[in-house]
Amino acid sequence: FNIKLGKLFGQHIASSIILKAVNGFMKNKYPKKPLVLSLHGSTGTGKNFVSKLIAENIYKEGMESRFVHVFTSTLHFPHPSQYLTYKVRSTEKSNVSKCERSMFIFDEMDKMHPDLIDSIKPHLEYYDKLDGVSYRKAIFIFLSNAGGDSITRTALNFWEDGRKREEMELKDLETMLTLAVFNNNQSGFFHASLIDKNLVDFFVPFLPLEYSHVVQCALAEMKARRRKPDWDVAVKLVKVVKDLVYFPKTERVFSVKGCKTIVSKLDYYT
Ligand SMILES: Nc1ncnc2c1ncn2[C@@H]1O[C@H](COP(=O)(O)OP(=O)(O)OP(=O)(O)O)[C@@H](O)[C@H]1O
Repeated sequence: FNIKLGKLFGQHIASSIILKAVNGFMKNKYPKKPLVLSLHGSTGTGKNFVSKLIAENIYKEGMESRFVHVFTSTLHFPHPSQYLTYKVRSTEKSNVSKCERSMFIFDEMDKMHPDLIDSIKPHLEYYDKLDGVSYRKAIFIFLSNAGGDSITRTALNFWEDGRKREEMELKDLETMLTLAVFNNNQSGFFHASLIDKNLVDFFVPFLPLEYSHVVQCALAEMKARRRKPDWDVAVKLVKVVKDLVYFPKTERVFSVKGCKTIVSKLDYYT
């Protein structure tokens, strides 16, 4: 098993952590606990996208596989209740007993209710079996914007100091990221003591995307639509990418919404 993340642009730190973590985990026949990745970063930087890539690497049907489960805080759990907690458990259980290599993606983790996170917690620990089901080979992915601002600030500082983006290392972001996640009192994530108990294996930072990455995203999208990049399309594409909002205002280095709006804008222009 060798995971490929070639389609993920501009995320050298996230790519290298995820490659090592997932490859190592998939090669291990007897993992002691599930793999738990917590992905952080501002909007449109590739957190959902990389989850999809991981799923495509593991399952033939990718995100459509019945072993991939996506939970969105607002969609699945608008109100905390015992019933919902029970439901998550039963869905997890029935699916994991069929395939040990299941994948659970929790979107907007920072908006999840603490009770709910508490109910996931036992699944992440070192139990051999919980209710007769082993979760040790499952992969849990948490997505959130928590810490996104601090990641952006670090990237901006790097740029202001004239340093290359690629020189940025995990250690440049780690402390800031943990602090931001810990100090975010509003996020259920913080209350859930997932962090105190070291249940999360990797905190993965997603950097703000630059102009050149948005161009890459636009080209990838055109390719996916099997559009030949003719002159007309190229001119429009440059306009669409240029028209996005960037910061700092004058230098226009980072795209405010990453690659998020580029896809819908292409619909409109091309
Ligand atoms: N780093 C990237 N490399 C390649 N494509 C990207 C990248 N980031 C975003 N995209 C493209 O933009 C779309 C939106 O990004 P995605 O949904 O992954 O953002 P996100 O980080 O999960 O944002 P949010 O926090 O708002 O959920 C993706 O489907 C993908 O097409």
